[in-house]
Amino acid sequence: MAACTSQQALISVKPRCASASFGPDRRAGSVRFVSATSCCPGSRKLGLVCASNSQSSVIEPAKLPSSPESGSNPKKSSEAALILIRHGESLWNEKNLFTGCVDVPLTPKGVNEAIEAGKRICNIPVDVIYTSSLIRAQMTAMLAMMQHRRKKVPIIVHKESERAHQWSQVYSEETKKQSIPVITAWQLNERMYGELQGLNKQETADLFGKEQVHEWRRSYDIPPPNGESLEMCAERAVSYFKEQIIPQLVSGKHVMIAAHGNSLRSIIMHLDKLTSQEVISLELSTGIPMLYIFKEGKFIRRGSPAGPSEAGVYAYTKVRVFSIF
Ligand SMILES: O=C(O)[C@H](O)COP(=O)(O)O
Repeated sequence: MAACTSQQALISVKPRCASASFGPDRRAGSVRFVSATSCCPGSRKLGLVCASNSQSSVIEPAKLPSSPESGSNPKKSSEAALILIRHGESLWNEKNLFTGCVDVPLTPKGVNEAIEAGKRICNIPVDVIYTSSLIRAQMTAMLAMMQHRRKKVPIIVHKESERAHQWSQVYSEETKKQSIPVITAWQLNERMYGELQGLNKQETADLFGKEQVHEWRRSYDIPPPNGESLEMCAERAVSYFKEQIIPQLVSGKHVMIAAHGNSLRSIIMHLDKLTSQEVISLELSTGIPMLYIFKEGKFIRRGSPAGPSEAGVYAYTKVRVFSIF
């Protein structure tokens, strides 16, 4: 995908399918996100499948600020963008190891996925970024933002101590306007995988059985040995989302969250009102952004900007996947 250069973005949706992916349609200096794939026949080969409760309303365009200055304040718009990105491939994804809260970095492929994710969202405004406390999510957020057309500088907010807070102050309002705060929160960390952390997924399936391992990985309320179930992960991730992130959206700020397969599954479960049965088949690929529009207190799922073109790549699918990968 080409680098981001457009001056304006319009976010639109085709009435037939709110879960479609959107590809940029550049014309006359603007970018319109139009459906590149849909949940209609033919989309399954791309791994995108609509949730039963997907919405299909046409919404008004969300315009980017026309100048850097005007983009520095919270928008008065009645709608705000929410971008969710699972981190790019990590070194332990590559080795097929259970990772959980072990803090491993991205692979070169993961770095590239983060850059590609950034290109997909380069025209969507971002006022504040949330990431987990884990480096793979933080790398993904930073690399993605390097692609953004506004070229603002993402800056990690340090509040772990009074000194850290004080020593990281910025004393120029102009420089602050050209910055995006990056808030790190352990609550957005990957689900703690307990005694599975560091084990090979295939070997664990061979040892305990494929069904058992699938239950540990995808069931809602069954935790892996001494680890967190998705329900336990949701208790902290969704609470944080409600308490810290929704108020930002309500105030008109556009938010990006770079996090993890399971912390994002729990948030998507909340946003899309999935049942504990439905969430079993919810899978997220690494490095594929998902866009929601927050409008009048509701979240409208817009799919993945500039949809994936390779089979087996998905931002969101409800196809049940049994294979260990
Ligand atoms: O923690 C891990 O191992 C992965 O990031 C997510 O693993 P899962 O697909 O087994 O939930």
